[in-house]
Amino acid sequence: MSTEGQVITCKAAVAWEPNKPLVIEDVQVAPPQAGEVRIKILFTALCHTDAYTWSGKDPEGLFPCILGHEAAGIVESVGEGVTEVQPGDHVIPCYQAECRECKFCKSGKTNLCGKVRAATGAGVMMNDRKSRFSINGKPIYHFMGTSTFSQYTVVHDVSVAKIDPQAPLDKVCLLGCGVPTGLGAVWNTAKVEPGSIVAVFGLGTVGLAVAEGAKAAGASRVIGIDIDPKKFDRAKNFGVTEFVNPKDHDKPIQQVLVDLTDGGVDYSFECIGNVSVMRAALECCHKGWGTSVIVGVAASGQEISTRPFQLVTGRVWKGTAFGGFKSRSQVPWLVDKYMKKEIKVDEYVTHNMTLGEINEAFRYMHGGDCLRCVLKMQD
Ligand SMILES: NC(=O)C1=CN([C@@H]2O[C@H](COP(=O)(O)OP(=O)(O)OC[C@H]3O[C@@H](n4cnc5c(N)ncnc54)[C@H](O)[C@@H]3O)[C@@H](O)[C@H]2O)C=CC1
Ligand SMILES: N[C@@H](CCC(=O)N[C@@H](CSC=O)C(=O)NCC(=O)O)C(=O)O
Ligand SMILES: [Zn+2]
Ligand SMILES: [Zn+2]
Repeated sequence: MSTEGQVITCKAAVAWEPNKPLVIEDVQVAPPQAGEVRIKILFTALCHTDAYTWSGKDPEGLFPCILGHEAAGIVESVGEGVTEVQPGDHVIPCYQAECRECKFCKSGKTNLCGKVRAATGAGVMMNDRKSRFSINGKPIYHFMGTSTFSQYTVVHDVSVAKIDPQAPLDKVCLLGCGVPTGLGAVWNTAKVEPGSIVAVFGLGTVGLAVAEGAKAAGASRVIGIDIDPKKFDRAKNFGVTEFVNPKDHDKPIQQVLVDLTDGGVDYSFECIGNVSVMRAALECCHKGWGTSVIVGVAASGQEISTRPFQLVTGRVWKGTAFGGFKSRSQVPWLVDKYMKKEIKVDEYVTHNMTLGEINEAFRYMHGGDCLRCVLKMQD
């Protein structure tokens, strides 16, 4: 029976308040309006950014909300004027939109899109500035324009990438955030050249994807830095060639790296979200040309600092969102690369659970063994 045009009641994990356990609720999901797409979510992974907003440290965090932004599913119905996807298409929701019309999209200089960002930051849809989610009439906020911890979600059409229907959705859901972010930080933001020396701070999913991207770009050394020594064995399979644990050294970690690399690394990547480490990542770069890319998300109120002399003497400080990838255009390309075995995805999935187990899944995520935990969303 078609559900097109009807309110769908389904299960979703609702964050009622910061830091309180998510509650599986029956949620009403309104039909998509003009320019919107309703998606049946089949698989979603958890990302540290979900935990960050849930913690209450995100200045844009709104409650109650439905978190989740790394997922894959099938289009259930589309609103008026939607032409690029139709019911039955396999898709990945994209928290970073791509409208191809705004000044950001047309600049050729960034993957950030301005079309729906104000609405997604306010937890609503652009059309009427309202939520499509409610519980017995009480609105529940959207999150990052995706809200994938729900069996059905509504997104803007500029936030949907149509992908190869043969691709396994329980794996390619990861291409909605962490893996592209690391790969793209190397390929698009830093543009690492063959022979470069690369330092990766933090060997979680994002840091390992940086290592994978650096290896593919022909880096001669990929130095992994993590305070958890258990991370190194696994990291070797992703391209890390050397491991440094800051806890093993009395000197500041930037000095350790400068000494190890005849003056500093060519490129460094901060994949943790710690502002002290961001400083170290900049300061371990080589004088004259070293570039450091901030990938980690730091909490509200945190600020970065360094001596301006670090920049005067030629180091460059950059940041990246979704690895600089243009979402609707390039997520399908990443899926194709995965299908051709040119990039890893399966290797990042360490846990598989169900929507009902989501609180436990977050506990695993915070444990040292977990890279990505994928939730099966439908019964
Ligand atoms: N800019 C963007 O578009 C995106 C940013 N992110 C952010 O990237 C960051 C990393 O994400 P994941 O890899 O999933 O996280 P994760 O928590 O799995 O990995 C972080 C790693 O850093 C290590 N670590 C913690 N403190 C450290 C320290 N002081 N020195 C060295 N290592 C330390 C941990 O042991 C862990 O291995 C998060 O802040 C996340 O929110 C995630 C996706 C997209
Ligand atoms: N609301 C947060 C923003 C956190 C942030 O920087 N998000 C990243 C994606 S992190 C994915 O896991 C991003 O792409 N930012 C660009 C954007 O337009 O949001 C805060 O204010 O800290
Ligand atoms: Zn994420
Ligand atoms: Zn745009």
